[in-house]
Amino acid sequence: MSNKVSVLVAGSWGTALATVLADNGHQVLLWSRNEEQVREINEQNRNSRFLQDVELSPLIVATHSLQGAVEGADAIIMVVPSSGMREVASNMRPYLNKDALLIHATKGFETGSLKRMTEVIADELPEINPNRLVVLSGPSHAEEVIRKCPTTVVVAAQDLEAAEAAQDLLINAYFRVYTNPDVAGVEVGGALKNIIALGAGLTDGLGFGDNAKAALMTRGLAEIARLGTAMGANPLTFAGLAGIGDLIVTCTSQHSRNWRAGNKLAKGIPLDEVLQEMGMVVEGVKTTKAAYELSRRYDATMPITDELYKVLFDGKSPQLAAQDLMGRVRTHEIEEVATDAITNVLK
Ligand SMILES: NC(=O)C1=CN([C@@H]2O[C@H](COP(=O)(O)OP(=O)(O)OC[C@H]3O[C@@H](n4cnc5c(N)ncnc54)[C@H](O)[C@@H]3O)[C@@H](O)[C@H]2O)C=CC1
Ligand SMILES: O=C(CO)COP(=O)(O)O
Repeated sequence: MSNKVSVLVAGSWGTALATVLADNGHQVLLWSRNEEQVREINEQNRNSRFLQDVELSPLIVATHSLQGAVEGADAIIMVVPSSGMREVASNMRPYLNKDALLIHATKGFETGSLKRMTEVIADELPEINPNRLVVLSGPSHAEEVIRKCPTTVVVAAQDLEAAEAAQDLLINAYFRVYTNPDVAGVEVGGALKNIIALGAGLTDGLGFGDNAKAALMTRGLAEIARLGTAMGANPLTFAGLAGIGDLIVTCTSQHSRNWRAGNKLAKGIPLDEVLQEMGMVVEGVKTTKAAYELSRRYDATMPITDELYKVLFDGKSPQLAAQDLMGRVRTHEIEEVATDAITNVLK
């Protein structure tokens, strides 16, 4: 069991995960670069910008010092948005204990390099043992975890021991943690479902109906699995918590920032205004761009992603995007590549 446990940073998800750790009896250091937020957490046990009306455990102590949070920590959970992951990983390098268990819970790719988050972390922290790197993902809105609603997640690592150490740290009566060896699959599933959630918000906002949303989710999962498999993931991971599980919650929950952003876009609000109004990270926007580029790199057909890219960045109307998706060349539902991969896994 780890002694010093830290969470970077104090956004919605970082604060919820710190609460899970505190409920498991850990004293948690929660890092934020915002001094006012640090003061509010320490003096009032609140993080009102991200989680209103929630009283935090006194076991959570906020700090403004990255050195203080990282130095001597046995376990660190990184929950910085994907756009800040490289910077934070690089800044923590001088202080990091190279044997620390490093768990990240971020859902996205790095813009430009198109790298997964474990790849970005490994780039910036070459001294750490890659076996100690874990990704946490799955259907888990902060707003429900903080209220101790029953939640299931998955932790993936190359090394089962590291995944089990993360499982030990976080599992409790309301937060059930599964392990999986498929790091790429868990990261890709967690990132790509946000694209489909943006589309679901648009679909709902435009009144396209339940059939359309079911179609979007199902065919969305097909293209997530297509790109994920091409990137080396186990296709069965997409039938699990980091695939269909997270897709369901993000496309149907009122808590989803991606769904809400899509819903606002349907009202005709321009993308930059939508992002400003949200005030929290909407990973699906950058992920749509990254997946659009990855689909070309891996020669994976992703028609929904392509259309959403055109809606977000080329000014295409969502109505025309839906029309073009419906009018695509007729095709089979299940592709040979997917059935071959699943047959091989089941052998
Ligand atoms: N909110 C949720 O329910 C869940 C979120 N996630 C993922 O967790 C990640 C973080 O999301 P949230 O906590 O929801 O975001 P948030 O928008 O609630 O908070 C993000 C925090 O990160 C800080 N930040 C941004 N860039 C930074 C940098 N370079 N250095 C230091 N601090 C920085 C911001 O100031 C803010 O305090 C995302 O990848 C998201 O997809 C995953 C599961 C659930
Ligand atoms: O990943 C999430 C739930 O599992 C959070 O999704 P949003 O970022 O859309 O709120």
